[in-house]
Amino acid sequence: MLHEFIVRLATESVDEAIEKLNAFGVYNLYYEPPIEIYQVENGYDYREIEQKYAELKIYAEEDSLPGLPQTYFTRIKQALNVPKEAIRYREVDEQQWNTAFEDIDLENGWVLCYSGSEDKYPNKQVLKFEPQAAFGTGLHETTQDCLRILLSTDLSGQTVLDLGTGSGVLSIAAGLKGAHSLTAVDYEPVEREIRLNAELNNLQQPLQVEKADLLTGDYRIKEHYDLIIINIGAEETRKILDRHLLAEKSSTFLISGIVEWNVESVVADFHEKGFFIKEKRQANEWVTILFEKTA
Ligand SMILES: C[S@@+](CC[C@H](N)C(=O)[O-])C[C@H]1O[C@@H](n2cnc3c(N)ncnc32)[C@H](O)[C@@H]1O
Repeated sequence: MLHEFIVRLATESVDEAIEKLNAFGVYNLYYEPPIEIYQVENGYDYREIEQKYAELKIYAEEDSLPGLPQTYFTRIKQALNVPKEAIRYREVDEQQWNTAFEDIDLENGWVLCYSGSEDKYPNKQVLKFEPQAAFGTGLHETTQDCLRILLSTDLSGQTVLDLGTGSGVLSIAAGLKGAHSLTAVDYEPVEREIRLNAELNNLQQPLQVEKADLLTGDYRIKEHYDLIIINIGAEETRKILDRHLLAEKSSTFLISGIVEWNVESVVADFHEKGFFIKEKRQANEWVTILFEKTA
């Protein structure tokens, strides 16, 4: 059984609310902005629907804390400074809730396992994962195709930079493939989620999580990495590459979040910078490409 709390907030205050709740020891947070699909020239794209209010969902497992649900009521009230009436509460059947996430066989010898039942896969390797609030639960095509490529690549001893890390699932995959160190960057407050899943997978290598906007402000990527991952989108990728002079900072890029009608321009950009396509995957309209620098 799970305890579910729902708080209605002004949409622009969701990020701040997540940070405050984390500071009060309230973690399992879910916020899914509604999206609308719209037609573009050669297919479909999507955008978040602008809404004044958002519903932030918070879950606590039975027996995870003494005194539930009252303990969480108090923490949520204090963290967000809202009256008790602003918090909706109900008990949820864990089995039913879990069915939103079914384990995914990535068909490369790896399973993305939400169920905690890795014993079901004696002949596979398992990336254990507890979805939280950040993008990167594993349900999106781009995450899955990045995982297919990463988990089929030996990254022993490599330094990996994961831009737009979200849940950190790609960094964790890189860690499981032997990366020497991991740096994960996002402008959302994702560190706690990433560390939770890194621990679940018993990752031992250094993992640095940085909260920064890659497109505005003073943050700059200075070091060189063996592999840079960007799953954000075509336009953002181009801007991030230029702003941080990334083509000089790695000879391998895993790029995703590219819708098929933008692929040509992204590939042209990488060609111009001296990269060729090592591997390309597509799921629905989403394209994922591994680029390597020409020798
Ligand atoms: C499509 S999700 C990818 C998440 C995860 N890497 C995966 O592959 O599933 C893109 C992520 O990039 C982050 N992001 C988007 N624009 C950003 C920016 N300008 N600076 C930092 N992070 C950004 C978002 O918060 C989101 O977590």
